[in-house]
This record gives sequence, C-alpha cells and structure tokens, in this order.
Amino acid sequence: MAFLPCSILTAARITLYSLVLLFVICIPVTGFASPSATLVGNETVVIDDVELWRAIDLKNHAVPVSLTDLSQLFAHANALNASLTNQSGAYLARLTLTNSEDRASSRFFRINANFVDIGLGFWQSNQTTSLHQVDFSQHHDTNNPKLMHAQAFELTLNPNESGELWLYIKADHYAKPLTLKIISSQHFFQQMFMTNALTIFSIATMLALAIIALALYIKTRLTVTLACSGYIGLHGLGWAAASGLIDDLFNIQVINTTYLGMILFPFAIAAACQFTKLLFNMNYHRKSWAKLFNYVALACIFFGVVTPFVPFSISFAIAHIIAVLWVPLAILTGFKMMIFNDFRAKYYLIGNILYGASLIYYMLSHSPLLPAASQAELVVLVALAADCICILLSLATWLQHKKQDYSRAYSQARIDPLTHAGNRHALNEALAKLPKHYLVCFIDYDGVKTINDKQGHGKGDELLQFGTQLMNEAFRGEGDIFRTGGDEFICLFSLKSANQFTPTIQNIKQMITDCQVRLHEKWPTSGISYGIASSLESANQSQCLALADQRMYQQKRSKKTI
Ligand SMILES: Nc1nc2c(ncn2[C@@H]2O[C@H](COP(=O)(O)OP(=O)(O)OP(=O)(O)O)[C@@H](O)[C@H]2O)c(=O)[nH]1
Repeated sequence: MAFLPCSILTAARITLYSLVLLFVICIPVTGFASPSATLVGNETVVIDDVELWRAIDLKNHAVPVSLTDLSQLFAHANALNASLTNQSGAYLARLTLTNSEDRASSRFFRINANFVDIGLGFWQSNQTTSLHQVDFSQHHDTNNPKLMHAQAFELTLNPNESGELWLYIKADHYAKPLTLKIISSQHFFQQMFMTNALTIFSIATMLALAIIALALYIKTRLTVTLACSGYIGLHGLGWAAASGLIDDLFNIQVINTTYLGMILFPFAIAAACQFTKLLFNMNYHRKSWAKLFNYVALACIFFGVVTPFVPFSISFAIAHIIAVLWVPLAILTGFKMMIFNDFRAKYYLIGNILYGASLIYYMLSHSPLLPAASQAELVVLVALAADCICILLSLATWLQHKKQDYSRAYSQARIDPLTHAGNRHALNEALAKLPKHYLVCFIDYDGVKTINDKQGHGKGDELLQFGTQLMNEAFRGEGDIFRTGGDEFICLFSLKSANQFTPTIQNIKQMITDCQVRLHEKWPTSGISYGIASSLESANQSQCLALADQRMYQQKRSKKTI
C-alpha cells in the first residue's frame, strides 16, 4: 500500500514533466510552423501576411543566396503578431508547396507590395537538389510580369512535385498587408490585364489632360491653366511612379522610382491649392480664403522639399496626412462656392467628392471594417482620373466665362451705346482692314440742335437712333457705319475692283435719298447731309476722309443758302 502512493506520485511527476517538455517543444514548433499550400486545378490560394512572414534583423544580415543562408536567417527570424502594413525592413517566408495534379502546374505568385527594393524567391523541390532562384526586385524583375501596384513571378511545378518556397523581401515601406496570392495563369493574366489596363488608362488620361492644360497656358498665359496642369500632371506622374509604371517602362537603376509618388504628391497638392484659389478668383473676392490656400500650398512645398531627406515611412505618412486634410478642404470649398452660386464649383465639387469617396474606400480596405475590399489603389486611381476630368471641365467653364466677359468688354469698347453703331475705336480697326479700293461716306444730321432745344434731348436721341437704324437697314451687307461725333457718322464701303466705284456711288446716293424720305416722315425739320470720297481720288485714308468731310460741309452749306 505504501508503494502505491509513491508510484502514483512518480507517475504523476513523469506525466507533468512530459507535458511541460511537450509544451516547451511545441511552442517553437507551432511558432515556426510554415504555412502550406496545395495546388489544385485553377484555384487561387491566398496566404495572409500575419502567418507568412518572419522579421529579420535588418542590419545584421546579408542577402541570402543559398539554402543554408535561408535556414539560418529563418532560425533567427521573429514571428509576427500583426500585419506588415506600415512596416519596413527585411522579411522572410517559408511555404510548403505541393502540386496535387498529375500534370505540370504553372502558378503566378503575387506579392501585395508596391515598393520592393529586394524581392527574391527560392524554390527547393523535394524531388531535386538544385535551388531555383527568381528575382522580383523592382530593379531586376526584367523576366517577370509587369504588374502595376504589386510584384509577381511565375513558378512551374512538375506533376505531383512538392517542396519549399522561400521568399525574401526588403523595402522601405509596406503600404498594405503583404498577402501572397498563388494564382493560376488563366486568372493571373485576366487580373493583370484589368489592373494594367485601368492603371495605364487612368494615368494616360491624367497626363493627356495635363498636356491640354499646359497647351492652354502657352496660348493664354493665364496662371490658372498652369496651376491646373501642375495639379493634374503631378498627380499623373506621381501615380505613374507609385504604381511601378515608370520603373517598368524605363527600368531606372539610380533610384527606385516607385518611392517618387509620395515625394511628388505634396507638390501636386500645392498646385491644387493655387488652382482652387485662382479658379474661384479668391484674390479678389475672398482674400482670407486666398491666404489659407497660399499657406497650405507653402506647407505642402515645404513637406515636398523635406520628404526626400526623411525615411520613406515618414514621407508616406506625410503624403497620406496631406491627402486626408486636402480632400475635406476641397469638398468644403466646392460646397461653399456652390452656396455662393459660383458656376465653377459644380465640376470641382463632383470631382473631389469622387476622389474623397475613393480615399474612404482605400482607408476602409486597410482596416478591419472592410477587409474584403480589394484593388484599393486602382479604385483611387480611377476616381482620381475622373476627378482630373472634372477639374479640367471646371477650368473649361472658367475659360468659357472669361471668353464671354472678354467678348462683352471687347464689343462694349467698340460699340456706341446710344445708336449701337461702331465707335471711333472700331472705325480705326475697320480702316486698317480696308482693301485697296474703297469709298468713304461722311454723314451729318441736320437740325439736331433745334430738335434738342425745342423737343428735348430725349427726342434728339431718338432721331440719332432712328437715323442709324435706317442707314443700317439701307447699307446692310454693303457698308459699315460708325458714329464719330455727336451727330456725325462715317460709312465705309470695301470694293473688289475699280469698276465698282461708279455704280456703288450711285447706289449710296439712292440709299441716302430713301433714308432722307423716311426720316422726313418722322422728323420734318431734320435731314441728312453727306459727302462721298473714293480711294481713287486720294493718296491715303486721311485724305479720303478729309475729302468726304469737305464735300459733306459743302452740301450742308448749299442747303442753308437755298
Ligand atoms: N440728343 C442728342 N444730341 C446730341 C448728342 N450728341 C451731340 N448732340 C447735339 O447735336 C448737335 C450737333 O451740333 P450741330 O451739328 O451743329 O447741330 P445741328 O443742329 O445738327 O446743326 P447742323 O449740322 O448745322 O444742321 C449739338 O447740339 C449737340 O448737343 C446726343 O448724343 N444726343
């Protein structure tokens, strides 16, 4: 009986020690257990970044080149408890892969990272000893698919082949969860087409609109068009860089161009501030608003200059804080301007609401609220392209109204407000355009002073208006009439050849006689005195005008002496 409690105690001790030992052994085993994937048919496998990547000490390691390097790095790597979003540095992943098919299976491995300085894949098959290496680094991915907003490489597994895929990645910033998607060729090419087509279309739209705005600036020299070009163009260039398009097109080795998007963004917003200020004429109508936009623009330029010299994660944060502050400011401005009945606000507001909505989607896609939201960058990019179209439309509306204002001012400066005949300014322009052969007719109304004195100035005005109307009707299509003084008018007739002089002079005389008859019916005490001179009789226009004036006075004098 004494033995029993002792053996039970020992057994309990052994069991306890075994459990502790098992627990101690299991911790690292479960902690470092590699995820695995089995390739079946066309199925897409998604591996979450939290369970995939292990953090490597960034400073004390060399880029792995062999299986031994990989194993050693992996042994000292730290498991992650969180997503790689907003992290930076070097990470390693080990994944057990099995091709369950009896045929070779080709798969694309899509790593959800925009910015990648070093990206290496190593395939160690269980069936062979050689280590197959693939480089998907941004600078060396020449043999890999050119996929915007992410990195990808292809791997073909033999029938029923299995093994381990190692992934080594290093970057200054991971903007989103570093999910790994293993996709069949069929699905990958579809996705690649859509992603690249939409990205290139959106960026091309932005750059084309920026060129249009720049062309408008060259033609009009209006600063608002230059600010518009900067606003749209810098956004377009920024996205071309951030999406990887510039890297894929030009393969620039000096710098990793994907990082440039964040550096260009503050400058794009500085241009947007100036565009907004100029579009709504804030310098004249809303000076405090103009000041605010100037300060925001200056702050953006400051951050734009600073960003290349700070760690990229800070540049990334600065750019995103600017976006989060800018969009509500732009929407608020659009709303306010709509309240002030400003015609330019319509497109401006629509564009910024679209862009703002896409940014909310982008932020939700990086939060637990909307984890299923995908292709957030693409959504933002397409919305931004639509925003840029709206921005150019608001500029077009601005220019249209400016043109109308200009035409109004132009005609107001050339039209006599009482009679609506051309004024002296218009006469000078018309004289400059006269052909070789022309006729000048000087006209002066008779008895205006008497009408003014006896019936009042209003009646005198009516006489001048009625007389101009009569002559406009009579000369329509043949001559242009201008008011040069109180009751003095000049009519210019352009002729195609010298043999038109005689018939045209006859015609003018007949037309003025007809006008006189109708004028007399309404104003019996008034009349028209006129003198005609031709380019044939004079050496220049001044002589011709003086001759016509002289003849008009001769006629007026002869009337008075009768
Ligand atoms: N109602 C009116 N009168 C004007 C206007 N501009 C000038 N006048 C008058 O037109 C007259 C022009 O002077 P005159 O040509 O000497 O006057 P008139 O009575 O036509 O004399 P004759 O030409 O010699 O027949 C002056 O009395 C001006 O005050 C105007 O815009 N409206």
